[in-house]
Amino acid sequence: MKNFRESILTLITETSANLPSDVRCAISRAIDQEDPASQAGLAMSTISVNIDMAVDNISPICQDTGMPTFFIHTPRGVDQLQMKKEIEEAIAEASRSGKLRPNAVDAFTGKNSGNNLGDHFPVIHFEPWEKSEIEVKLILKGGGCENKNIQYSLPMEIPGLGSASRDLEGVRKCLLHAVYQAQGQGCSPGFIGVGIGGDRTSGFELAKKQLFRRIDDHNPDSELDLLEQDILRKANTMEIGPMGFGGKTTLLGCKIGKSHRVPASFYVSVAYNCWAYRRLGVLLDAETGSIVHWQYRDSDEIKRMARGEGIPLTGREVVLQAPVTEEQIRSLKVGDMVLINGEMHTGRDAFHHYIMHHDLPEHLDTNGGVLFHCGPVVLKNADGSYRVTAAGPTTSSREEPYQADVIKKLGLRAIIGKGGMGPKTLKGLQDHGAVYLNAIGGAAQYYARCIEKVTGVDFLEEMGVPEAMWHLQVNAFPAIVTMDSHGNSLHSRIDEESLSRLGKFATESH
Ligand SMILES: O=C(O)C[C@H](O)C(=O)O
Ligand code: SF4
Repeated sequence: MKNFRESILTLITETSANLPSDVRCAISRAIDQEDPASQAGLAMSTISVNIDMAVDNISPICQDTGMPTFFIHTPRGVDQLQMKKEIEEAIAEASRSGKLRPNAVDAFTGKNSGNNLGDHFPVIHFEPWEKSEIEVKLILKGGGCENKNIQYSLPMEIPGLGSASRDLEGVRKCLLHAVYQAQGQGCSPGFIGVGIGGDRTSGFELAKKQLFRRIDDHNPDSELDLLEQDILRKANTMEIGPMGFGGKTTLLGCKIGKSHRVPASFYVSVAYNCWAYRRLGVLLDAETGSIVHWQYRDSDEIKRMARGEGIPLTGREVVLQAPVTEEQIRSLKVGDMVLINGEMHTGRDAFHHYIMHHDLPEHLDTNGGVLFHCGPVVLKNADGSYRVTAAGPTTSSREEPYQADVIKKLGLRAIIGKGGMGPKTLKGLQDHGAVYLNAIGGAAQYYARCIEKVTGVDFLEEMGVPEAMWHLQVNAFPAIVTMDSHGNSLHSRIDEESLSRLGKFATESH
């Protein structure tokens, strides 16, 4: 199979950079549903521009290219060991060329292997079949939405919905709660794959496999088909909206499978996927390894997603020049849109953990600074300098235990992330005069374009590319104030409102 490795590299590149036809269709409907002048509309237009940019740049739609997971069907007689080896080579090559972010880190030390290879990384499932071609399906599902996966064990009490029994109503409650608990943190509008039954492991596997169904298909089981449609309709009445900003579209697809279970267990397993729903498949000639057919790619697909040029600015945006003054920060309110110029620093999980116990390197001054929760894709230029090729925000809530202290210690004035933070950070913003700014999750191409220059990097060796502290010079980097220095948080408001809407389904039979 002389072309197998090359075909896999093409599949990886295409999956990372070019969303499937059915996903494009679903997102397109969501764009049309939101008021372009609202925050939800702004999120959707940023998403649409980003999707087009990723295709044009042949670069990752989102900087988090996830844990590459392959499902492969092979005819009799193919050499699976050789296939595995060549898949690993293709993965390493895609990591070198920036189609994948180096994402494999040691479970304990966090040491990045640098090439997306590691213990059980990537995930490859082989299964035999009777057909003569090889089928390779790939999903690149990022960590933020993976963290929003959830498993219920019935019977149980579900927050906001009361008791859920081992029946259809109980399952319905689990699924509505699963969407509610993700809020905007898994980069809504999202999709859910659901596994009913099985055991804890096979339930999640079944859920993830549902994500390989086309969004526009119909479940052959009529009861499950009705349930899928009902969840989709009800979830969208919760008004969590794109990125959790409030709005009409929260969920774009719900696919449910069921397995037999043992009498003692009744699991409902939910795999949440962000809007950056990157999964594709190919059929390969088993002799040559060449691609003979693309799956999830329709000839009449929507090629361009953006409705206009760039994202619509109103002229009312507040320009923040870093370092920022406390006075300017205190004047900002939830809902304001800002454009940031000057220097910002990236910092995420490893950085927050480190800085709680250590000081910054002496050459750095972060007073009045902007910290971006981001693990970018970065490539090295021939002259030794770096360029950022994908850089969207990461889920901020993981830094909740540290953020208020880090703001104080480093003299920060603005945190950029996504999904919002909790009460401790909100108080920290009040006490120290800082704001939380929400960027649009997954819009990695869009934000990379705002980065004019990488001015330096710290902790690269120890923490690896995504976790290092990158120093960036940015121009007109847009973000929305969602937590201000006066105790207001859009996130807690949307959470409360959506919880009360969720509660309406507590007693209602469908
Ligand atoms: O790791 C990342 O870059 C982001 C992650 O997928 C997230 O959603 O938080
Ligand atoms: S940042 Fe958002 S869009 Fe990207 S992988 Fe994470 S959840 Fe998905």
